[in-house]
Amino acid sequence: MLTPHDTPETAPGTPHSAGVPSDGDPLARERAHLAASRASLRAMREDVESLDLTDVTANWVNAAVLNARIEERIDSLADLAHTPLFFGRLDYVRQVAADEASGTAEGPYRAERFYIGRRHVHDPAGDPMVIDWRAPVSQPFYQASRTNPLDVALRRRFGCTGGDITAYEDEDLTAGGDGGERTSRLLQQEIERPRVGPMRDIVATIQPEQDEIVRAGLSGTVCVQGGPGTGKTAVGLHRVAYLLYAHRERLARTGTLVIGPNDSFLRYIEQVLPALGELTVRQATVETLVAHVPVTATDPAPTAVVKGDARMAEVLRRALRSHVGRPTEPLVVVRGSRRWRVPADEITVMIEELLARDIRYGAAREALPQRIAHAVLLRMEQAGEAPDDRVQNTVARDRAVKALVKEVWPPVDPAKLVVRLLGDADFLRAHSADLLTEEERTALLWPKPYRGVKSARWSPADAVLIDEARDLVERTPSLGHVVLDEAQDLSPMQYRAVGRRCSTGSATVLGDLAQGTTAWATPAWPEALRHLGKPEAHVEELTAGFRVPREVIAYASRLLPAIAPGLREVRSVRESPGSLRLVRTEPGALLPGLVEACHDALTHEGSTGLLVPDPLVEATREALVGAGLAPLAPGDETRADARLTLVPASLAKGLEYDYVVLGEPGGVVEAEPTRGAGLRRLYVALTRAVSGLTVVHEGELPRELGR
Ligand SMILES: Nc1ncnc2c1ncn2[C@@H]1O[C@H](COP(=O)(O)OP(=O)(O)OP(=O)(O)O)[C@@H](O)[C@H]1O
Repeated sequence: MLTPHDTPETAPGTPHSAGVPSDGDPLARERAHLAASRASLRAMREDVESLDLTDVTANWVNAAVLNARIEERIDSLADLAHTPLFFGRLDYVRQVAADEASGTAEGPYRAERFYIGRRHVHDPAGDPMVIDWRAPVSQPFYQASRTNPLDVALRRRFGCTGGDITAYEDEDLTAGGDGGERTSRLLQQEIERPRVGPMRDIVATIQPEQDEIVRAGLSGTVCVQGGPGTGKTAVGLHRVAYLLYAHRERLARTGTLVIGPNDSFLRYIEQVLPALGELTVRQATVETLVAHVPVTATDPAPTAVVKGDARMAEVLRRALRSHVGRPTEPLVVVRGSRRWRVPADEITVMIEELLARDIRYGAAREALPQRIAHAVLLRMEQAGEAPDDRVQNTVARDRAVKALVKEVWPPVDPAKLVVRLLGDADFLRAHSADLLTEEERTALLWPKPYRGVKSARWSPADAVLIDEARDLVERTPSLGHVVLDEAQDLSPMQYRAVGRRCSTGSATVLGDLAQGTTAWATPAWPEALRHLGKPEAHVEELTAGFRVPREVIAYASRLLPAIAPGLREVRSVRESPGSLRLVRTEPGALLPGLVEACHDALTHEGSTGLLVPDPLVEATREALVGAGLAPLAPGDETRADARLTLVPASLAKGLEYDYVVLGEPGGVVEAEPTRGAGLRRLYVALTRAVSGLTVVHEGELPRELGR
């Protein structure tokens, strides 16, 4: 029951132009509300700007803090010229007085009405003119349907051009019925708009199944399995914005973090949260989180698999605890003319107790001197002295006590521990005898041991081992909420590294098992969630695809039986017939074929991505430059005059382009160490296109794609 209305007249000066309400023209009334809302927002901003703090702050520190808050508030009240302040309206079934004057028992009434937008705006009297999309009152905008109208009589969606409202579309939810819901035309337009520039927010068109994930409570961890283009990244980012709204104070204290697969991806998504008014969310890759040493080496896949295996956590734990010794001599503490003895056995019991409590190595190391001092204190009391707490602290700092603790519970440098494990075969075997096979140990050991932390050539997986060792020594601080995107590519040890950064908070885990391209990719979500330390998390599935046209997703899905037999094909919401083209070139003519396909793609509006196997990137770049088509690099912002990006297949994950030219699919598969990983990489590459995909190949297509 959608009733679209385009702008009847938009020329300035006509009876229906913005700001000139006319009773018969609902669009003009909506524009008038927009103009009034803008004026109110300006007034809200001016109110804050005119605050005079001279009398209220006692000192300059307070004044500086308050001023910073005020600046923040002023920024958050900025009006964005290119987006209207609201994108939707809800008319509830319940009635309210039409206006103050006539709001008598008999007076005219109208449906209670809310405008939904990116931020809250109120009029000078404090009455809401626009409600934040995250407020509970806004939720029916995303959830109400004809089968379950949630007291909503009418849902209106606005179309806009620049900062102006140019169309609206109504849904009468009182009509009842058994569904029959159709995709909104404004949603279709939003999905089909050309993708120039970085990723944009989707607040105006969040779908019900997405909304449920966005608004899930802060206390639980949610895991979202969804095929390409189902909106996982979008949902994850909107969820952070929602959580910051609903739990601002708590999250401001504890912090939030979005983790993505690489820097180009982070650059692609970095503007979504600021556009939603959220400027404080940190973004990082797992590599930057664990960057305790410079990474200059790469491991062969079998080695990286063992280093990323969760058993390594136990190997590290044992190796660390092996540093704890037992005293062989009694401890003697001299105070004044008296000597106090604590027998070795008694100290051994204290050490065993601390080990059994399983507290951090560093914390236990700090607790031991206090325990020893307590034992000395007891002896003093038995001898008739009356020592107080200060005496206990002094004894704990006594030279003899310190020396003993250093010997039996020595400080351990986490990176040195890893140097020893990877360089000393006997040490490694001693702590992994029943955990790893001989073959796995051989894979772990450096061919030639390094002498120290500085001289070692560290790999990404080594940095994760060091991170684990650091956490065994000292607890890693936890954030309030972490969003983990493209999670399927993480090793168990990487999940643990992320998990300790949200150990007392929660996480949103986003991924697609069919897009796992690492040799250690996640086989199943429950296992991954266990490594993350959140075994109780719910796994939700997103099935509607908003990016890839039907024909293209059907072609890519031919790979599913080989790469993820349990997963369903994405249900594309977009028809776009004629969106897939396969072109086989003459032998030796791949590069000219790619250039020609790019020229074709660029005749369309929007961005073009040329995806090629990594080994072909340089030759392809030369061919493009030679043809006058100098390309951008992945993550660079596309502009109207630079719309072609050359993307190595290994960096395509998470990105999208209006038109994609994919070169040599067989080469994409072969560039990976295993066929499984290669086919999944190809699946990623085949699912980046919004409007059209041209596959150009010189060699055979992988047999899994069929004929
Ligand atoms: N409800 C929606 N309304 C409009 N556009 C949407 C909606 N949901 C997703 N999209 C758009 O669909 C595209 C794909 O979304 P997104 O990148 O979040 O998908 P994804 O599941 O993370 O994909 P991938 O698995 O390939 O990384 C984006 O352009 C996004 O803005």
